[in-house]
Amino acid sequence: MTATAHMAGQPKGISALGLRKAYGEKVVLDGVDLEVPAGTVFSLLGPNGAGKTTTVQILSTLISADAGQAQVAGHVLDREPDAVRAEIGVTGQFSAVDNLLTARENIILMADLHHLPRNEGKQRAAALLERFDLTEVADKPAITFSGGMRRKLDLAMTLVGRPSIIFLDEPTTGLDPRSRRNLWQIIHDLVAEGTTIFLTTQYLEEADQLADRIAVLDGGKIVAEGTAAELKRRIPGGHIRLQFADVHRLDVAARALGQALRDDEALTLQVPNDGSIPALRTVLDRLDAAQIEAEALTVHTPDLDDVFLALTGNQVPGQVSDNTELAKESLR
Ligand SMILES: Nc1ncnc2c1ncn2[C@@H]1O[C@H](COP(=O)(O)OP(=O)(O)OP(=O)(O)O)[C@@H](O)[C@H]1O
Repeated sequence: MTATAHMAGQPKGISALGLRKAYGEKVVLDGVDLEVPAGTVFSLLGPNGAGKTTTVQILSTLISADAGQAQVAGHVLDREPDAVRAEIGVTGQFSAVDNLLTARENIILMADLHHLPRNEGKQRAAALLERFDLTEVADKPAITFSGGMRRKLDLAMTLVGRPSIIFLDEPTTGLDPRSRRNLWQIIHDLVAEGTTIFLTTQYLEEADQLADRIAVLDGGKIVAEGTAAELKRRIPGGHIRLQFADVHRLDVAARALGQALRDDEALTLQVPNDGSIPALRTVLDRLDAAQIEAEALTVHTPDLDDVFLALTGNQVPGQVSDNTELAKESLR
């Protein structure tokens, strides 16, 4: 089936079939299929170098694919690139903000690039500055802005052309938690207005919070796709972690509990467990029968970090996880 046929009768989302891209010998995308219904948030996850930015660059017409087809906003990508460009906005890892211009001037410059009449450009700039809480600093040069303010300005500039589809390539990388949550709220608001969002992120919590559907890219292919809940269900990585006072107690508990991942230094056992009350009771009953008490007990239910680890074999970006072995074991 072609991307065109696949999209027949559907409004303006994103659809791609068999996208391939290589740089010399290096195959970056090896047949990527994507389907993003209009008005939804789609998140592309993958380890560093997986090809997320390359995918965004192809779908936003910045580079062309070696093979495959795609439709963006109802237009065939390689036949109508100008029509695609008129419908989309892109904010990348490298901001389009001109440091020497003020926030207002940056937005008005964008309005000029969209050929908006001067007055309309000014009005739209004022409205966007207000919306992004930048009115107070509107006439200060962007060089004086924090990372969070710069991201907001970048997104405001993207919105000048009223795009129906926005590509956000790692929009919150490097932002503090408060600025990140502010941007999440802005993204929620955009989706509520009907905008389609294609998001790449290193933060799995971000995908969990924002995305209707998530795809995991690894080795040039989509290795899993679904809602956050569907992906989590694929990974039975739940466990409880028990800590003991000394090695003797750890020994006895390990014998009593059978299948467990043991850490002699931390004096802990990780026992596969779905976190339900009957399952917890079974573990505690076994410890009681062995007359051993745990010092501490924590329950861990699978999250997107586990999914990422298990599917890509890569460490979760920016985080050290102790679940690698269990997550991998649970997939075997
Ligand atoms: N212009 C180019 N020439 C040669 N190789 C390239 C070029 N652009 C990207 N690559 C390679 O393609 C691969 C995918 O890069 P890409 O930037 O798409 O990954 P990514 O998933 O966005 O990574 P990150 O999370 O680190 O941003 C990398 O190995 C990169 O080195």
